[in-house]
Amino acid sequence: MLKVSNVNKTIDGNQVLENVDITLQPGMIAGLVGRNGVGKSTLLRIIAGILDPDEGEVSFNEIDIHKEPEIKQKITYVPDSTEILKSYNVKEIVKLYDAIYEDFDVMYFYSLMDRFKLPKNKKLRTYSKGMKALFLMILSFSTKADLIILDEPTNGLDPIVKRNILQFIIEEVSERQLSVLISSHHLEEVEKMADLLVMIKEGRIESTTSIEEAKSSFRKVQVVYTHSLPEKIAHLHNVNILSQTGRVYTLMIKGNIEETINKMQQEHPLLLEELPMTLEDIFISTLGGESHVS
Ligand SMILES: Nc1ncnc2c1ncn2[C@@H]1O[C@H](COP(=O)(O)OP(=O)(O)OP(=O)(O)O)[C@@H](O)[C@H]1O
Repeated sequence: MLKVSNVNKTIDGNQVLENVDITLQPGMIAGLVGRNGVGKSTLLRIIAGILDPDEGEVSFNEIDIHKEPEIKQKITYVPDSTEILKSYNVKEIVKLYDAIYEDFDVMYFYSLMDRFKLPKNKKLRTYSKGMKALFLMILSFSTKADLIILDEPTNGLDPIVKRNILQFIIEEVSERQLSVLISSHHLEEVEKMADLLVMIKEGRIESTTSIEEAKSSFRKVQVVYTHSLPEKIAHLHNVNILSQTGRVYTLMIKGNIEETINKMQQEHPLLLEELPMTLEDIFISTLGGESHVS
């Protein structure tokens, strides 16, 4: 189990992370989402043991990863860039990983290279972006680590490579109860694969819930009134405007859903209907900030 407790980090006088707590059980995939620059990569690097926290602790299977670095054998981190490996060929990289990770499974690695049809006798710099991303994924899962940390694993990939990578991650997690922590701006992917949704806002954890829980605490509705949105509705603190076209408002309601819908009904709308909701709606409503009604 991964446990991040009260982690704080300041970089160049800027507090990047504040009192961060996350718990991730084996067999679970957590999606870490948040706007650009809120501290996701910094947090992942701290969890991977590349950066030290100023305060707080990261433990895996109850071992503090910054005090007992041997536990890092059980953790792999896939950065969002392959820069450092680019002048090596596949064999050299495998040799390096095999030397670092006790449980690195060379046979498994090559079986995955075959499965995903990646050329084995080339330098990484000759790979396309998609091939590099797949390669890193294969490399990290071949370490047989119990915690895999992926920073933007599908950035810039075509939909087929993307689907292959996601399918592969889900298979691995279901086969051997490992934990995966993924940072992603691709919310539809997070929605499809993550058990746990961790939203981060300005360096603080805004919420940690299952996707279902997150969805059940919101309702997306479209309303039309004779004139503009009535003040009584516009001033509700749990209502955000997602969009407005003329008199047609698309709203997100957070909490007190039935009570809020009753209030909307009391203002005699010409139309009030529920709309299907995506994680993107929740993201914009929770982390967007600009369009609060009041
Ligand atoms: N090495 C560094 N030196 C100075 N500032 C840094 C460094 N690393 C991160 N920061 C700052 O910390 C903050 C968080 O950066 P981080 O890369 O963790 O955010 P992020 O959520 O991963 O962003 P994105 O979604 O854009 O990748 C930013 O303000 C960034 O400028």
